[in-house]
Amino acid sequence: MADLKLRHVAKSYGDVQVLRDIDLDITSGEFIVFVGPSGCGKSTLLRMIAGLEQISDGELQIGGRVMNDIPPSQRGIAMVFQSYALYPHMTVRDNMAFALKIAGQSKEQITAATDRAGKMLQLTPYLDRLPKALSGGQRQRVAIGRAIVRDPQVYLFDEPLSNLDAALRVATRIEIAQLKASMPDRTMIYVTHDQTEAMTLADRIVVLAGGGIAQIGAPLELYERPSTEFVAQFIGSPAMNLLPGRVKTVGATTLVALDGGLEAEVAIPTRAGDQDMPVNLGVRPEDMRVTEGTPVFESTVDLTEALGEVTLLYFGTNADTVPIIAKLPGIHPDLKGRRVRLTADPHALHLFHKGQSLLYRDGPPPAYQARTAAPSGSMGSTPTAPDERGGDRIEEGLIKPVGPVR
Ligand SMILES: Nc1ncnc2c1ncn2[C@@H]1O[C@H](COP(=O)(O)OP(=O)(O)OP(=O)(O)O)[C@@H](O)[C@H]1O
Repeated sequence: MADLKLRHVAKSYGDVQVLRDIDLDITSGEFIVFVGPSGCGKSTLLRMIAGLEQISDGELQIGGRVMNDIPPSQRGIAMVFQSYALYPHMTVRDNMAFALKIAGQSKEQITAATDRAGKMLQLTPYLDRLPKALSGGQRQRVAIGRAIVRDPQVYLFDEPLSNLDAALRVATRIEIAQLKASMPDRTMIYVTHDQTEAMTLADRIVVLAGGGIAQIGAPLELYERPSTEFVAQFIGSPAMNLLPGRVKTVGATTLVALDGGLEAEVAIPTRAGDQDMPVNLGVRPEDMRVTEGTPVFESTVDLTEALGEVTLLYFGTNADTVPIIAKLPGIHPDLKGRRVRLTADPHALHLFHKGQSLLYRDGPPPAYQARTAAPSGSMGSTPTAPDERGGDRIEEGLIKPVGPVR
């Protein structure tokens, strides 16, 4: 079994606390991705799981066994680093075989294991080559092969693709996904800065920030139901726009009076006590569309960026505040300098207690479900499904921050 439990895990370097109170349950066979801003402790957490860093406080269990003081070699894990760290004077096969030789395995066992790994990673034609005669992507595959030959229960990846160019990154990412599919009972934990890797590889993403876990969830759950403004702006690119305003009308849907005079109808229920509450309306650039009707945002386009399939429109680039960005399908260079009116489906809008947390009320289902169920522009029926994961965050009748990002 390769399930992991982290209980109140903390890490300090001297007086500096890098991670605190990390509680995390990882099920056997899960693909977990750690993301978060630079320096938030992603690699440190991974290295503590690997046994390369001492755990300052709390407990780590792997397969039901406390691992805090167990050396890395006895944890049933293998780690793949950003730098492939291959031995330059050894062939691909010898690089992969090295740990098995040290472990005293027989020649037959080693040949079988390296043949198998070579086949899984399409390295068979290169087994007798030296690393210098391989591409970056092939070298990283050898590094992964070195992990595979040991047949660990848990694979740890620390930004394995960040040294590769864009095309190789995509190809190797797909190989890692296929590798995982071929080993459904093996657990993988993966650190990355790359949103696409996180969104496509993960069963669940763990967002780390400020020394703790900001949110854990399936990729689309984080995208559709971020629990704080931080997560809302961290997941998704370009980041979610936040438009300040106040709750104007409460009810099954909420009317928000935005600063500057516009209004937005949001498919999130509010109660009498929420009246006049300061809020931020969250709207993703890709959810905005040009309208002739009532806009939630209206301004002059400062800049356009045509990316081929989409055009990014920038507003307020000269202001002190963060620019507002809209992402429209197609090519629209003609919009530069024009005043445009933008709206968004009420089900696609997010509402945050100003500063931090999402206003969930009676636990609307993920917005993507509501959006696919409701015709565009229609408010549909008010969703009432219970929120399984964030249930403890729902405060009946009150708009309450869920607390600071831990
Ligand atoms: N050996 C060390 N001594 C002191 N501080 C350290 C040590 N190793 C890491 N840190 C600090 O711990 C914090 C977390 O580092 P870590 O490398 O885990 O972050 P990260 O999220 O992986 O960052 P990045 O995304 O930039 O790789 C950083 O502030 C770093 O400076």
